[in-house]
Amino acid sequence: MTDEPQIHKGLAGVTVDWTAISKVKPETNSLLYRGYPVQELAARKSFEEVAWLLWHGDLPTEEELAGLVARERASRSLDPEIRAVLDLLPTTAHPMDVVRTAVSVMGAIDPTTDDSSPEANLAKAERLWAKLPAVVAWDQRRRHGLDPIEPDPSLDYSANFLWMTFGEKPDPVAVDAFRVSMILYAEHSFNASTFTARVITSTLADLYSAVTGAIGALKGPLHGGANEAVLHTFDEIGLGEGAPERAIAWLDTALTEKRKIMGFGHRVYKNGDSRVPTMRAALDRLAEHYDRPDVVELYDALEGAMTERKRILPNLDYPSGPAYYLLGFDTPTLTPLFVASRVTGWTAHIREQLAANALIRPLSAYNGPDERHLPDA
Ligand SMILES: CC(=O)SCCNC(=O)CCNC(=O)[C@H](O)C(C)(C)COP(=O)(O)OP(=O)(O)OC[C@H]1O[C@@H](n2cnc3c(N)ncnc32)[C@H](O)[C@@H]1OP(=O)(O)O
Ligand SMILES: O=C([O-])CC(=O)C(=O)O
Repeated sequence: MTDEPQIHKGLAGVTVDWTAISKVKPETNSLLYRGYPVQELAARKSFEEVAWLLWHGDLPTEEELAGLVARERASRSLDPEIRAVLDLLPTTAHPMDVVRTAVSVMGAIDPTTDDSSPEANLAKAERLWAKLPAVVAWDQRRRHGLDPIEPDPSLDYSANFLWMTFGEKPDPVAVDAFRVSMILYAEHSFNASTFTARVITSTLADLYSAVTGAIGALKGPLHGGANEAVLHTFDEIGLGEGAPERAIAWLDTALTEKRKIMGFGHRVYKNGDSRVPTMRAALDRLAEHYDRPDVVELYDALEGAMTERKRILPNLDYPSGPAYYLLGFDTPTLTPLFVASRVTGWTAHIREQLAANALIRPLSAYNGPDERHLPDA
């Protein structure tokens, strides 16, 4: 008699390792980055300060922040090699494939790629974080037949991201909502993409390989791809007059067809995602600013019906999707925006994994055919 192995499908409920980077607390619907509630950071800190916090464990001093900001502003432009490779990609390529390719190219051209010392990896993390906005912004522009826009060193990370995408002086309400979204998306313990990055790192592969893999994991609609999918839902329902009624009818059909409703549900939070109220408030500010009450009406109708029918609550992708839509991003750009933020958390985890590494290699239980043999030749 053999012992029946215990299977943990999807690793649900399994604690894999320690982390000091963030704590997800489903019991109180809260989330701490290095001990700080994410809502406090979103209310009072820049994304630059939060990036430093995630990498270093503490908020930067004025001098440290000035150094980071100067390095970020100096590294923003697209390298010619990346530009040349991206020029080869069709404009029909999904932006997540474009961003994944760009990171891969960055790894291929960096002479320090295989230097995984803490200092080299920190420098790579900073550079990747500084360079991704130009890739994401330009990819949206090139899909509309527009030229890239040079970064503006007088603007902070968030304002410059909007500037490089839209080529207009960014509006403070838009910049602030974008900053909030970047902070909320930055880190979330052992989610699928971060875990992917840690698995790759655990083999002692380089940081770019780990981030490239993480981007692949984030693309799926059960993870980061859900913010794009929320906009597809909004498109199917149709914004404008009568949207709330259409949303309820749409949901009933979708549930009858056993479809997953994107932007709802979470592996860890079962009573609501800690980040949703903060992002929802940012969405409200945008809807008011752009005079688009219809967006919030559809949002509320679908959320209300989903809660009533299934008791399944929204996750961060639900408010961030329509917020990005109101900011002017086109739908396929939404998950790359998540990449631009989460690269901070991923790279913090890569450095943490390396500091106390163990190869990640779980066991499997075999349920294939019994041992058998090739017929005699
Ligand atoms: C930033 C982020 O990455 S947050 C996650 C973004 N992803 C999404 O929004 C995709 C939609 N949501 C989902 O698919 C899921 O809720 C997940 C993948 C996020 C979490 O899944 P799990 O923890 O594995 O829960 P699981 O899929 O087992 O769901 C439990 C039950 O709730 C149902 N359920 C969960 N989420 C949803 C949903 N969004 N729509 C419809 N039903 C759902 C499941 O069908 C399942 O029902 P059953 O027990 O009758 O089979
Ligand atoms: O934690 C998760 O499983 C998914 C998530 O919310 C995130 O990565 O932000």
